[in-house]
Parts: sequence; C-alpha cells; structure tokens
Amino acid sequence: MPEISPELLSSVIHPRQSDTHKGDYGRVLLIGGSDQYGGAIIMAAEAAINSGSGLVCVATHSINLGALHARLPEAMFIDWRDRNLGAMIGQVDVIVCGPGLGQSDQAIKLLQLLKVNLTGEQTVILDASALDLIAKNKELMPTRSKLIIMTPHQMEWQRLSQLRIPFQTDSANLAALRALVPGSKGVLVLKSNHTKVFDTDGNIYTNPLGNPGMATGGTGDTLAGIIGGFCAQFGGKVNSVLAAVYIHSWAGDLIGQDHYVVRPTQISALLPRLMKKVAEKL
Ligand SMILES: NC(=O)C1=CN([C@@H]2O[C@H](COP(=O)(O)OP(=O)(O)OC[C@H]3O[C@@H](n4cnc5c(N)ncnc54)[C@H](OP(=O)(O)O)[C@@H]3O)[C@@H](O)[C@H]2O)[C@@H](O)CC1
Ligand SMILES: Nc1ncnc2c1ncn2[C@@H]1O[C@H](COP(=O)(O)OP(=O)(O)O)[C@@H](O)[C@H]1O
Ligand SMILES: [Mg+2]
Repeated sequence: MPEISPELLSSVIHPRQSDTHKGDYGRVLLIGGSDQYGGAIIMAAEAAINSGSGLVCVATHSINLGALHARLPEAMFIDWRDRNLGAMIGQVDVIVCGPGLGQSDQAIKLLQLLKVNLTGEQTVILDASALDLIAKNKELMPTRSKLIIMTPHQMEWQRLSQLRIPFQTDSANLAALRALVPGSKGVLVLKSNHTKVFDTDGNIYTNPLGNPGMATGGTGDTLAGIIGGFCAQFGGKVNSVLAAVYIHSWAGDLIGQDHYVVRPTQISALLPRLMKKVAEKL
C-alpha cells in the first residue's frame, strides 16, 4: 500500500505565476460553527486561508462574527440563516461543511440547502457533525458534486459506515465508501494515529507522519480547512487531498520536535512557510 511521500507533495504544490489573482486560487465556503462550537469553523477557515485559498467565506451562527473577524480579517462572513446562502453555495469552488456544525434543526436545514444548491462542478468536504447527521439520515448526503471528500475520525466513521472500529478493514472501508457515494467520485480520509486515504477507484494510501502531540481538539478541523484550501487552489482531486493530509502531519511533526502539545493553530501558522519551501525546492 503506497505511503504519501514528499515527492507527491512537490508534485502538487508549485510556484505561483506572476500573472494571477485571487480568483485563480479558488473560492472556499465553510459551513459550520454553532453557538457552542465556533472555534471549530474558525480553525478550519484559518487553515483554508493559510493553505492558500484565494477567497474564504464562513457561513456560521451570527454569534461567531466578532471572534471570526478579530482572528481572521481575511475571511468573509455570512449568517447561516441568511436567505442568500443558497445562491452563494452555487458560486464557490469548494465547500467545507461540518466543523462545529452541531446537530440542531438549523444544521439539518443547512445540509439540505447544500444538497439542492450544488452545481455538479464543485468539491465538497464533509467533516464532523455533517457526517453524524448523514449517518442518521442518508438522504442528506450531497449527490451533485465533482468530488465528495469525507474526513471522519474512527467513531464518526463507525456511525456513518456501521463498521465498528475493530472491523474497519481496508476492504470493508472501500465498500462502505462506495455505498455512501453511489455514482460519484469519493474520497475517505479515515483519521487516526495512522490516517489512511481511500478513493472510490480502489486506491488506498497511508500517511507515514503525525504524532500524539496532535491529539488536541481542532486538529481535524484544521485538516478539513487545508483540504479545502488545496482543492480550491490545486484542483479537486485525490492528489490535493493526499498533499493536504501529508503537510498537516509534517507541520505537526515539526512543531512536535520541541513542543509536547501541538496546537492546531500552530499547524496553520506554519503552512505558508512549508508551502514556500516545497514550491521553491528549498
Ligand atoms: N473548538 C471547537 O469548537 C471544537 C469543536 N469540535 C466539534 O465538536 C463536535 C463533536 O465532535 P467530536 O469529535 O468532539 O465528538 P464525537 O464525534 O462524539 O467524537 C468523540 C467520540 O469518538 C470516540 N473516538 C473513537 N476513536 C476516535 C478517534 N480516532 N478520534 C476521536 N474520537 C474518537 C471518542 O472516544 P473516547 O474519547 O470516549 O475514548 C468519543 O467517544 C463536532 O462538530 C466538532 O467539529 C471539535 O472539532 C473540537 C474542537
Ligand atoms: N496520536 C496521534 N497521532 C497522529 N495524529 C493524530 C493523533 N491523534 C490525533 N491525530 C490527528 O489529529 C486529527 C484529529 O481529528 P479530529 O478527531 O476530527 O479532531 P477535531 O474534531 O478535534 O478537530 C486527525 O488528523 C488525526 O490524524
Ligand atoms: Mg473532527
């Protein structure tokens, strides 16, 4: 089974051309952040910005507006009850849905809104509460998208796939992934201390990096944001996902060399420098 490699990362991240503007690096909409879990969507948005998305907008509970803009003036905001959200979903390149979304009636409405407004040309990343809601009602799974990426931890995957953690074998995971996204191209990022990535073509990759300092709330939210940023900028494809998984753990390992705990926001802070090193082959 292939390991994700530094060569793969170099094949995805390349130097930026002078004759470009923010529109060339993709628009990401992040949906999540209830009144209880605003930090999750703010961390995901920070990761999307620091991993290079040209434009980032956050659809969240209005209570999170002040914190979002204090932390990330680069991010745009839309109240997740705003009637213009449906139109906005249709206009972006990548949607990250789930970090801190919670499981309220409003969260269910947002998944329904997402499903009906997708164009078929977009990449959708489903994480956390979005996956838990789909586990309870499979009708909420988006069906019109270029690529559907799911990023569960093992318990979220147990709820979604009905595979208990000891029975999450490669073949069972592939079958469950294909069953969840019939007719669509899908990627499963099954997160653990040894994260594996599966795609509906039957490929399986392992992530050789990562450390237990990364076992901090928000590390997965940050990964969802990086996947969003990479898909927006480098294209909605499996290699963009693999590169995001790799750089997230590489950053975590660099921080972990001299920090007992790896804060997710430190991972985000390191990304622009690591991407520069890779792009310039430094
Ligand atoms: N700052 C914020 O706003 C943050 C908000 N967040 C938001 O909180 C919401 C709930 O998400 P969640 O992940 O915290 O809870 P849940 O889905 O119940 O999972 C925990 C259960 O699963 C089990 N478990 C087994 N294997 C596991 C594994 N490999 N990795 C992890 N867990 C594993 C685990 O087992 P135990 O710890 O009991 O041994 C436990 O029983 C969601 O919207 C999320 O985005 C977070 O992002 C954090 C930062
Ligand atoms: N012991 C560990 N070794 C390596 N990576 C870890 C370890 N514990 C957690 N991680 C990584 O941290 C992230 C945790 O994701 P998740 O549970 O969704 O966090 P959260 O929802 O709190 O943001 C995953 O990317 C996982 O691979
Ligand atoms: Mg999570």
